[in-house]
Amino acid sequence: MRIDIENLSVDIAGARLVADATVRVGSGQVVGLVGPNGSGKSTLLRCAYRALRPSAGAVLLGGDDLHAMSPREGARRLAALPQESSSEFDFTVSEVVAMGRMPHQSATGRASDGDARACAAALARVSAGHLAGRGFLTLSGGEKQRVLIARALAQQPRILILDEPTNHLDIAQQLEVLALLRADAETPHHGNAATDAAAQVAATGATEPAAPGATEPTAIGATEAAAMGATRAAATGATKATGSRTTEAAETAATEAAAAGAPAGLTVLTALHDLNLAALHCDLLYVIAHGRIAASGAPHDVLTPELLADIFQVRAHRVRHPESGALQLLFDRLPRPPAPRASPNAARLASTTPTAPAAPTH
Ligand SMILES: Nc1ncnc2c1ncn2[C@@H]1O[C@H](COP(=O)(O)OP(=O)(O)OP(=O)(O)O)[C@@H](O)[C@H]1O
Repeated sequence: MRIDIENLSVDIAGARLVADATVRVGSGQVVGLVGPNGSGKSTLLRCAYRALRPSAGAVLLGGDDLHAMSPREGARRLAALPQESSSEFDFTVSEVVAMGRMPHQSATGRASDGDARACAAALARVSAGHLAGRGFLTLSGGEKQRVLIARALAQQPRILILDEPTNHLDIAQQLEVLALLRADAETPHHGNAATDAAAQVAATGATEPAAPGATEPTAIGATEAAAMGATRAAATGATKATGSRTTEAAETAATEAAAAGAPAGLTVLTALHDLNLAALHCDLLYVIAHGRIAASGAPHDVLTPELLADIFQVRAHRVRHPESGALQLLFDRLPRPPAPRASPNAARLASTTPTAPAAPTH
């Protein structure tokens, strides 16, 4: 199922944090959102998983407006891993992962054997099965992150949005998690019994109250959206250029699979700080700077030395991985431009400007 973020703007406290951003992710694509600190990645993603209502624009899941559909319906299609999780409750790991099944359960919230199997499988996929009985609060940062990824996987979403999924993970775990997302994107979705049963459950609309301000109700029993959809998608995966640096060369295998009638896999939109991981694992990248999409396209086309100097203020060298040939980047600090020299007038003024009297010393 594709997700289209169309002309999205976010205004908070009189400041425009995201401006007219369009991000399109085709079914079964892995798309990265990259940008400097404070550029608007999390704000954009929070709108995409319904933690924040945009000031303008729309988020479409399979063509349907996320912010117009019931929270339960949205939660069946899309799951999210926020950057900061509010799941700091004193639950066991099993209970945290089981929260991911809530959108598929009846109003009584009774877990089925299928739910238990989905949770166990999700924990196993992030190598965290041994943590099942542990208290969530006793885990290390990396262990918590893996458990929260397991919770998102247990939801068996069609679309997964992740805000810095590699936070706290060591390099091996980072590679594991991104490979896992890639594998799910390439695995056709066929639904399952739990999904089909859940689709029969009447939408009870059990939501959390919206926080004052911009926050909307998200999913059932958790502040982050949990999601699932039951329909197969066959989408175009089209991604439009947004500037001179952009390309449409990355109309990917998902497009061909869709055209061939094959059901697409998981659709992934993820913020990533590590540009090498982004280059290795993403079909497409969107670059955001000052709340605006500055470039988009295939990693090789987007991650140019010029863009990296302009947007990230680093000097980048592009090299090839000696075995795989994949694009990798080596970085140096870009020398800061010299501070502007004070004019002679300013110096003269400074020398004649009376200074404050010195504080008395005792
Ligand atoms: N609720 C808010 N009120 C005021 N300013 C906000 C709010 N939320 C975010 N901002 C500001 O909006 C800008 C974008 O924040 P955002 O968290 O989206 O950036 P980011 O690209 O995810 O950054 P990072 O890479 O550091 O996580 C920042 O300057 C941030 O301080």
